[in-house]
Amino acid sequence: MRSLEIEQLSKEYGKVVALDQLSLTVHEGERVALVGASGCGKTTLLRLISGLETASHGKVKIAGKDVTNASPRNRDVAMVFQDFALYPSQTVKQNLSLGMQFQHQPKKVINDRIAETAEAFNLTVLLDRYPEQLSGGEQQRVAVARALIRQPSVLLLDEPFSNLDARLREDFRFELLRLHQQFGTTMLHVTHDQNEAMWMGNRIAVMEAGKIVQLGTADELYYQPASRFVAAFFGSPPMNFFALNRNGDRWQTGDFCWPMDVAVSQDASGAEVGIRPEAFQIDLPGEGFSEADPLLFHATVVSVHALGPQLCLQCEWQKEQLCVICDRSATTRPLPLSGDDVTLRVSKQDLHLFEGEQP
Ligand SMILES: Nc1ncnc2c1ncn2[C@@H]1O[C@H](COP(=O)(O)OP(=O)(O)OP(=O)(O)O)[C@@H](O)[C@H]1O
Repeated sequence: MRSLEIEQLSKEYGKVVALDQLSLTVHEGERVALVGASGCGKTTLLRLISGLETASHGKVKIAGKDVTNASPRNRDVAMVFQDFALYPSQTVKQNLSLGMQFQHQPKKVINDRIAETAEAFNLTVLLDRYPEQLSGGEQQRVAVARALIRQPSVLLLDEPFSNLDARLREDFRFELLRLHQQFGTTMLHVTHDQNEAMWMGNRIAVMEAGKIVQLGTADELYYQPASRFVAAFFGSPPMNFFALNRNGDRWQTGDFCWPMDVAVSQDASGAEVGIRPEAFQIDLPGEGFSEADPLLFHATVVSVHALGPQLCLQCEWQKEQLCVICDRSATTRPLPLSGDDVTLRVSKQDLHLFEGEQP
C-alpha cells in the first residue's frame, strides 16, 4: 500500500498560518496535482511531507506508516525540485547512485539499477557527463530519474516543468506520464499551471490560504467549480464573469434581466454569473434563435482571433467584455468581423452562479 495520507496538517510560522488543518489522501499509484496561487502553502505542504519541516499539528502517513516525526531519509519519499538540485561536481551516474549509497545498497544492485533506469529515462549516453553539460530537459530527466531510482513509495514534484520552455514542457509531460505507467509511483505534483494540472492529475486539489477548497477530477473542477476562485483558475481563455445588480426583485447586468430562476439568495451581498467562452452558441442577427429565448445576448464583436480550428471573438455586451470561443465549422458563414453585431445564446445549465465572493 504505497499511499500518502495527510491528516489535519497545520503549519504556523509565528502568526502566519501556512497550512490550516489540511487533509488529503493520495491513493496507491494515483497522480494528484496540487494547484493554487502563490503563497497558498503548496511548498510548505511538500516540505512537511518530505520531512524538511516539522508540522505544528497533524499527521503524515506514507505507505500506512506514521512518519510525522521521522527524518527525511526514513520516509520512503523522494522529491523533484523546481531547480532540479543536481550536484554540479558529480556526473549523472554519481548523481543517480548517491541516494542508494546512503541506503547502503550493494554495489551490484546500484550498478544494475543505474543501467535499468538510464535505459528507461534515455540517459545511457549521458551517464558520464556533468550537469552543466546537459540541456535543461536532460537535467530534468536526471532529476526525475534520481528521485525514482530509489523506488520510493511516494514521489513529490515541486513545479518540475517551470524551468523548461513551452515545447519541452509538453514533451516532458508525456514522458512523465509514460514513466508513471511504467513505475506506478504514487505522485503529488505541485504546479501553478492549470493546464499542466489537468494533464497530470488523476485528481486535482485546489488550495487557497492553507486549505484545500476543492478536490476532484479535471471535469468536476471545470464543469462544477465549487467557488469563483476555482472557476476562474481553470479554463483558457477564462470564464466570463458578469456582476448582477438587484433591481426590485430582478437581477440585472446593465439592461439585461437574468431569468428569474437564476436564483440569488435574498441576503446575498453581491452575485456574479459565470459563463465559459465555449458555452455560447453564435448566430448572426435574424437567423435561427427565437427572440423569446431569455438567454439571448446581443453583442458587438470587438476583435476576431483565429486559433486554428477555433475562433475566439472578443465582444462587448452591456458595456462588459465577453469572450466567445467557437468551432470554425459551427460558425455562420461568412465569419463575423470586428464591428459586427452578433446574437449569442447559452443554455441555463451553462450558467454558474457565485454569491458574495470577491473577484
Ligand atoms: N520559513 C518561513 N517563515 C515564515 N513564513 C513562511 C516561511 N515559509 C513560508 N512562509 C509563508 O507561508 C505561506 C505559504 O508559503 P509557501 O511557500 O508554502 O507557498 P506556495 O504556495 O508554495 O507559494 P509559491 O507558489 O509562490 O511557491 C506564505 O505566506 C509564506 O510567506
